[in-house]
Amino acid sequence: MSDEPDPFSGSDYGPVLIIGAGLVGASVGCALTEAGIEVHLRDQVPSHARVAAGRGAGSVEPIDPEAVALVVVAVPPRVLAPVVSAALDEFANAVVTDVGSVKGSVLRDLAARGLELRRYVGSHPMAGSHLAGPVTARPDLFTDRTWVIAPHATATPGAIETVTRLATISGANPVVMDAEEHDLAVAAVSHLPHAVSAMLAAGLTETKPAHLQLAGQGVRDVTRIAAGDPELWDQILTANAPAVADQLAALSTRLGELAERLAEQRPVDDLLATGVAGTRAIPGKHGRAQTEYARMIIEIPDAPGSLARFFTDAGAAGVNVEDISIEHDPVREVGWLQVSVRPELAPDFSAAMSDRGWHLHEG
Ligand SMILES: NC(=O)c1ccc[n+]([C@@H]2O[C@H](COP(=O)([O-])OP(=O)(O)OC[C@H]3O[C@@H](n4cnc5c(N)ncnc54)[C@H](O)[C@@H]3O)[C@@H](O)[C@H]2O)c1
Ligand SMILES: O=C(O)C(=O)C[C@]1(C(=O)O)C=C[C@@H](O)C=C1
Repeated sequence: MSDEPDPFSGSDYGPVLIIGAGLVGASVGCALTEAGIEVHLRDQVPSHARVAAGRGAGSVEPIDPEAVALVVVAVPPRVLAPVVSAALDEFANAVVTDVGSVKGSVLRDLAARGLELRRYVGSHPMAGSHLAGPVTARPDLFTDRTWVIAPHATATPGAIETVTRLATISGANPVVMDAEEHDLAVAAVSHLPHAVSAMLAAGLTETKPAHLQLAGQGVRDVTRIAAGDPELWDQILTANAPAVADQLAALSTRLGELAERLAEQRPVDDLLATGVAGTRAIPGKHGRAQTEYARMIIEIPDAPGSLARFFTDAGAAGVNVEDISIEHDPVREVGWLQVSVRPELAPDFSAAMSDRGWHLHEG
């Protein structure tokens, strides 16, 4: 190994070994394979690696350890440090990254092992899902998403460049942030939302079935992420416990104020307006300021091919659908599709779709 791993470029990138072929690992594999890069897969559950390979994430054929240029460790948080440590040892010519959701705890654990960490650079793609395992992998999971690169003082520029290229080749936008800052940031924008969604959804287990029958899109929107794997999220939240606890304490103060005012029948519009300001503070796609989209509702027959036909017609109308959600009608055999488009395109879109037999209502 030379002092500094070469930054790989273009078709010279790789071969890459992915350890942990679940949702994130297999999605990285699919994105790199689509980009023409040689990818190998390893998982402590061999069938996960085989399923990932079947989904186009790479090969399960063993690879000469000397030849591996980059190792991507995508295992649960609690085993990240030992697996990174073993990878640095086994793959002497490779840069090693991990994609774990918490960065400080891994770095501290690696440092405590007394390892030489020039070839290690932690990272974190800000994209995922409440689903787990290789069957849920997608090559476009990281497209236009943020991917945090968290270098530490002794990482070489070449190693940082290699991990940055991993993000860009996967379609993501790399953002450099040190591990401590990253952990404070994700406590606010990822870990608190998960904790709140989970605790809110927990309350639904005590809600009467007759009341649950009324559940609409609102409660589904705020509880989707609560369906995430409790074991994985236990590991994420406990690895970032102090920062998450601070966020929960601040939220609890805001909730206390809301409850107190309602108990006294006092107005709460100013508190709710702060919430609106919060939603607007979230950057839009590509990190730009969020665009206010026009939302439209369309009735979709609950029949095979209906959605595909809608999107084919939308494509023919030349309009990019920026966001979608679907709700099933609890009574009729139809679905309600909500699509968001740029507001200036909405009237022409509505007319073009109407010509094709779709009736769009403002939503
Ligand atoms: N799920 C998300 O939304 C998301 C997003 C970004 C980052 N992450 C991070 O990515 C990592 C993986 O999460 P995931 O959602 O892909 O989980 P997952 O459960 O889908 O996949 C984890 C895989 O690691 C394997 N594994 C476990 N221990 C191993 C070991 N010692 N050696 C080899 N393989 C091992 C498991 O068999 C499984 O296939 C976690 O550290 C998580 O914090 C998750
Ligand atoms: O979209 C989701 O389901 C996610 O929860 C993804 C999400 C996030 O909070 O944004 C969750 C955890 C990861 O560490 C990164 C991304």
